[in-house]
Amino acid sequence: MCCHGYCYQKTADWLMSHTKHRPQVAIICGSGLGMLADTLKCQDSFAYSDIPGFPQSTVQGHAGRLVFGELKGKTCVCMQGRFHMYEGHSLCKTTFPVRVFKLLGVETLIVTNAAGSLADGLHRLTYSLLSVVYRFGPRFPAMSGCYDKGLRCLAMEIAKEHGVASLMQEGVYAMVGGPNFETIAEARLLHRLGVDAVGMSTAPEVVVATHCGLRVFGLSLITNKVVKSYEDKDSVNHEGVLEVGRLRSQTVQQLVTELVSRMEINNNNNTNNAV
Ligand SMILES: O=P(O)(O)O[C@@H]1C[C@H](O)[C@@H](CO)O1
Ligand code: HPA
Repeated sequence: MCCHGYCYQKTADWLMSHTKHRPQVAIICGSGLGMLADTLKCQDSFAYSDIPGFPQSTVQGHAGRLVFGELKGKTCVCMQGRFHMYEGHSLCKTTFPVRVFKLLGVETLIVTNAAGSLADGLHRLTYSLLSVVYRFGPRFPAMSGCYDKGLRCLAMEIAKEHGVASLMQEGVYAMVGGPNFETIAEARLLHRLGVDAVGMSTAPEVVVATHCGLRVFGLSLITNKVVKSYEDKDSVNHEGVLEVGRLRSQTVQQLVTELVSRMEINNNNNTNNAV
């Protein structure tokens, strides 16, 4: 199965011949959250530019490395940098790694992102829990339960234990095309539609992961308030988003590490055996 001439299986085979790790969990690190990957033990890491078929990351704050290693006894693969459609990648390139992960035997995908807050109660520095190919899954996949309930409950439990429950909220994340931040009219529209947090990624990866049967957990770090009033002189920029990512990376790291440590894994190693 291929995407614009790049074959998922070729990339998966290359990776399996360059690392002994067989990951159960994949983690996609959002803007400013790549430090998560640095905590993996016994690392093997590869620049995206060295991996056959892998797209390239062009955004500041996305290092462009795939890191394999152990996290609390579970084998993980971390993307230090993701692909956004606004970088000019097609949908299928944006989500290319997710299908490669499936072929590597991954069962669970954790997606993180930086997002702006539209909900009046969601303040800066809070976290929001988010809630075509036959070989990989059905032609018309259902998305109604795409964020795993068990993992959402576990994450909430962990937040309580760490004393950060008040910072953790469930909400609706919407992806916009970017790379521009929203106009006030757009922000008001999204808010009226019931959106709590807005970003420029994640939705394609989650759709593809759900399509190929991965269990998905999503975490948005709220890095800024989205301006909804013409009187409000605040404005958002990417440097500010990265700065909040750096400030909160420790807490995000702790939450994700604990989640990985406590999640159950089925160990249906389906390496090379996607259905
Ligand atoms: O990769 P994520 O979704 O975390 O990145 C967000 C959206 C834009 O790429 C960027 C804006 O600052 O951060
Ligand atoms: N809008 C869209 N994407 C974002 C934002 C935002 O306010 N903050 C971080 N990524």
